[in-house]
Amino acid sequence: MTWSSFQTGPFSSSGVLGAVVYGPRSRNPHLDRGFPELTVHAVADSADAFTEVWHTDRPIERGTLDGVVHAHDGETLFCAARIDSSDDCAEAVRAAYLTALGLTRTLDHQRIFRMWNFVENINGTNSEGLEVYRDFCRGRARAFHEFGFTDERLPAATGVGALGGGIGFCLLAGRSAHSVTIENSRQVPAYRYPRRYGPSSPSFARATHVAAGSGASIYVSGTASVVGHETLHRGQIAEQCDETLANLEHLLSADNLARHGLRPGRRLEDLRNIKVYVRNRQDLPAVREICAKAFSQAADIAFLNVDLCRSDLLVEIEGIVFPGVELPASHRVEVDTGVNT
Ligand SMILES: C=C(O[C@@H]1C=C(C(=O)O)C=C[C@H]1O)C(=O)O
Repeated sequence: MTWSSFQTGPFSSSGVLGAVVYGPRSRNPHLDRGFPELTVHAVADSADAFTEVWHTDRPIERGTLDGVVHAHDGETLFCAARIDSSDDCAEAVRAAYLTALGLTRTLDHQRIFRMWNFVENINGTNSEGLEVYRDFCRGRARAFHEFGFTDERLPAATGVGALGGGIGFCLLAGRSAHSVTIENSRQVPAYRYPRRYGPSSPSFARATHVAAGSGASIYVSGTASVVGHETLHRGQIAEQCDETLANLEHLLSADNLARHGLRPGRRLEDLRNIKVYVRNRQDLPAVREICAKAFSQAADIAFLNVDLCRSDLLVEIEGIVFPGVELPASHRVEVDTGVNT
């Protein structure tokens, strides 16, 4: 079983499958502390830095291939890579993704269920005048396509800005655990966004449901104020927060999960290890207040002031439902193995 925690101070390296440091500068991925570590330039001030640590209770094997650091425990694989800043990133993204995808095959952990991408200058333009995020999407889509991924197999993901350091990305993949990709019936699947959002649609699912022991984890992608495929509430932070929460609530609802043969429904209060990405620093207090009301007090919530994949998006939220989150009696429906037989 794999789980994560947010750490703001030193932590033991024992049982660590991988770590992502949200720090004041970026660093090439490395194994210096005995586990794969990706350092993303995501905070301006080192006082705001934190690390998301992925833990396992099983023995771990670690390595590096072409700059991609990795570790697996025979059940879950963590990989991380960084691409240097450049005017045109599509080809470098394609190549780095192909290396990482190749590793999932070589190491026989091919069920990629979660990815994170941190893109410097995400709303800037490349040498052809194409937005950097759209250029990134082009390279990523090519890699998935060349690797034979169908849209329905795409992982849950986050694609947000970074303050520097090119593009950092990491993934989690399972060896044998049953996983199901989840879409949100309030939203058009991102891989079917119309062409006006870029030459290649973003390659991700809204969430993935991964069987784990006697329960299941739900990995929820970065979610924003997008309904259908349109951004709603331009320039209005409170409204974008509320729409984002409505999207998350619906994604996890019994009704939406049942469309994928999954049960029971979950609630916002079940989300843990929440990350909230906020474009404008001055919006942070309002967003913090809304999130404190919406989520459980038992959830760690990290706030990052970074740009987002569309210049009209002001806020984006992701989280994880881990197995064993205590559900109220009305939601406790038998044991949910996540396997829909
Ligand atoms: C917010 C959206 O997309 C963002 C971009 C993603 C990506 O490109 O991997 C994944 C989720 C979000 O971080 C959206 O399209 O609704």
